[in-house]
Amino acid sequence: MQDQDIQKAMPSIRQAVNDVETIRRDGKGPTGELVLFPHLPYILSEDLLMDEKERQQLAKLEASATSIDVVVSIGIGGSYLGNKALFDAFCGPYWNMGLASERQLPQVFFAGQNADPESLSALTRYLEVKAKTTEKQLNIVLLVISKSGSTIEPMSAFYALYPRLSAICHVEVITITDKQHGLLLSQSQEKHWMHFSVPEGIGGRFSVLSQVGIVFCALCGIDYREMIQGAKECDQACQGKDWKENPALALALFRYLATVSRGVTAEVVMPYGDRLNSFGRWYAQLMAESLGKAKNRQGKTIHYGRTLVPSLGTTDMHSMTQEHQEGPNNKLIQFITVQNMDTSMPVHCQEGNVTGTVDIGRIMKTAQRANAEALASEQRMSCHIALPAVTPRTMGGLFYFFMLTVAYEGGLAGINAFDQPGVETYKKIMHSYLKGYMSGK
Ligand SMILES: O=P(O)(O)OC[C@H]1O[C@H](O)[C@H](O)[C@@H](O)[C@@H]1O
Repeated sequence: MQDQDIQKAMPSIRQAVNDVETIRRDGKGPTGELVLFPHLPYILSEDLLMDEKERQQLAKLEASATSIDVVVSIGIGGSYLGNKALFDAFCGPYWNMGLASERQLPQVFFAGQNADPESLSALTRYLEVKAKTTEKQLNIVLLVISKSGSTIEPMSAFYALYPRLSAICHVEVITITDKQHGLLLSQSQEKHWMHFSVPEGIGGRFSVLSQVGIVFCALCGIDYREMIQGAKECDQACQGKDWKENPALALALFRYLATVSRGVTAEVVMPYGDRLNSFGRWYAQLMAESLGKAKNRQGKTIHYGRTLVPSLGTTDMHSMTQEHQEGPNNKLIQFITVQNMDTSMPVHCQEGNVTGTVDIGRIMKTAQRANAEALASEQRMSCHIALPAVTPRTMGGLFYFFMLTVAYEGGLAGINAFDQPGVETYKKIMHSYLKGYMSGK
C-alpha cells in the first residue's frame, strides 16, 4: 500500500470505522437494519442472541452426543458452509470411517447443500443399509438448519430423508431456524422437535458462531467455548480506529485499495492444508454476498466486488498457479497457513545431489513461501495470515476476523455489506418455473 493511496482513502477509512462503531454500539447496519454479528463473541455470556432455554438444551445435547450414532447436518449456504469448515478442521475426511468405539461420537454427514438426487439417494441408501445391519436400533439426529425455514434444497433433503429413516431407525429432529417465522419453525413447533434459533440480526453467512455452529460443535465434540473465546480475543484485538492498530481494518483497506486503485477483480483464497480447505468456501460466500454489490449507498451503480476463487495449497499450485503467476495481473492471493501442525511426518527427500530427511509440513511451508516470493517477483499481490495452529480458538478468531474485514470493507466501499438482493433474481425465475411444473403448465 502506498501513502498517497492511503491519504486519498482517508474519508473512506473514517466512514468504515464509523460504520463498524455504529454496528457495535447500536446494532444497526448502513440502512438501519439489525446487524448483531459483533455480539457473537459474547453469545455465551449475554442473553441477546441465545436464551437460557437454549443454553439448557445445548448442555443436554452435549451430554448426549456419545449416544448418537449419526448426525446429518442439513442446510445450504450459511447454514452449511461454516459447519463444513468446522468438520474439515476438526474431524477430517476419515472421521466417518473410524471405529465407533474409537470415535465415541456420531458419524457426521451433510445433506441439502445441493439439489442433487444422486448424492442424497446414496446417503439414504448408506444409512438404510447401516440401520439394517446394525444390531441395536440406530439413533440418528437430523439437524435441519435454515434461517428462512423454506430454502428448497435443505427442505427437499429433509422431506426425502425423514420418512425413509424414521421407518427403520430412531430419528430425532433438531431444527435451527428463525425464532418467529417460517415453514420449518411451524413444523418444528407442531411436532415438538428440539428447536434453536438463528438469532435475529445474524445473517446466514455470519451464523457459524451462532447456534448454527455451536449446536453442530456440541454434537461433534468440538470445543465451542474455545471457538467463541477465540472470536472474543479477535474482537478485542480489532477495536482501533487507526488501521495500523487494527488488523481487520488493515486487511480490509488493503483489499479495498487493491480493488479501486490497482485493478484487482479477483481474490484467490488459498489456505495451505486440507483442514482449511472448506474454510475457503465459507469465506467465498461471506465475501461474495457481502461485497458483490451493484449499487453504493447513494444508489449509484458501481458494481463493486471481486470474484472469489477458493483454492488449496499445495494442491492447486499444480493446477492454478500458472495462471496466478502469468495470467492477468488482476488478482489478490490471500494465503492462510498453519505454523504448528498437529502431526509431523519426516520423509526421505532428494533435491539434486542433496538427500536428507524433511518433514512433509516443511515441504508445505516452503511451497507457500516460494509461491508468495514468485508472485512478488512479478509484482503480483498477496497477503498472508498465519495461524499458530488449527484449534477451536484460532478458528473462532479466524471466522470472526474475516466477518470484521467484510464489515470494514463494506464501509470503505460505501456499500451495504449485510443484504444480498442479487440472489432474488434467479430465485423468482426458478420458483415460477417450479410452480408452473407442479400445476401442469
Ligand atoms: O439458511 P437459509 O435461509 O436456508 O438460507 C441459505 C442460503 O440461501 C440463500 O440463497 C442466501 O443467498 C444465503 O445467504 C443463505 O445462506
